Amino acid sequence: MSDQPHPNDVSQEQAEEAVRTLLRWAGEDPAREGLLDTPKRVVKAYRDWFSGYASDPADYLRRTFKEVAGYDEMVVLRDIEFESHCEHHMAPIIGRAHVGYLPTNRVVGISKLARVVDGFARRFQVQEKLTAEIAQCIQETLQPAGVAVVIDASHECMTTRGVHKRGVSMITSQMLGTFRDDARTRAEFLQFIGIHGGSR
Ligand SMILES: Nc1nc2c(ncn2[C@@H]2O[C@H](COP(=O)(O)OP(=O)(O)OP(=O)(O)O)[C@@H](O)[C@H]2O)c(=O)[nH]1
Ligand SMILES: [Zn+2]
Repeated sequence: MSDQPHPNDVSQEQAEEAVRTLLRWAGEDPAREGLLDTPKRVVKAYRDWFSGYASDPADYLRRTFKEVAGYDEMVVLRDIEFESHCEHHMAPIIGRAHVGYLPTNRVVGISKLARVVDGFARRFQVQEKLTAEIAQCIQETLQPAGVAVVIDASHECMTTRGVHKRGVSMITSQMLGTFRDDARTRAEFLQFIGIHGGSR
């Protein structure tokens, strides 16, 4: 499933020094007054953006509710906004995830699905891997009849640099179980999230 976080033996001071090195490389003087606190701020920001390595997203799904007797239809959480970073350029990936699952006898608190998205998004990612990791985590932990994940995101590595194409978004999907095997279930999910026949 997810990559195991690599043991972190880098100190705060070493991380700040790396930022000073980049500032020098860019032609700046890290001792300039306006930049004095920048390494500390950058490391703090990175702690936030890459906080996913400190969590196992499966843990968010351990608390489930059985008191939903009679409910055996699809649950969909759509438009879960997230921020991630691409592992090629460390540039932001900004987008929305849509997550659906077909509970068997247990449901999970809906905020936990959004926490799973963030747990994987706050790592260095490629969108295909992010999509698959979210789906597999839910499938393995909750063992529902199926899971569907669609992600619609824009990659700043291709909007603010490189090929410079603004307005382009990338759509990926991972369908497991009934969502993969049954076209009607998949179509219902896509209709719920507003993707049907190509228009939103
Ligand atoms: N499939 C996929 N590609 C991605 C993702 N994020 C970034 N990329 C692409 O990864 C590729 C890396 O290509 P390289 O040629 O090694 O890097 P580069 O020279 O910076 O490429 P350009 O972005 O074209 O300037 C680029 O085509 C990016 O658009 C992602 O989530 N999924
Ligand atoms: Zn990139």
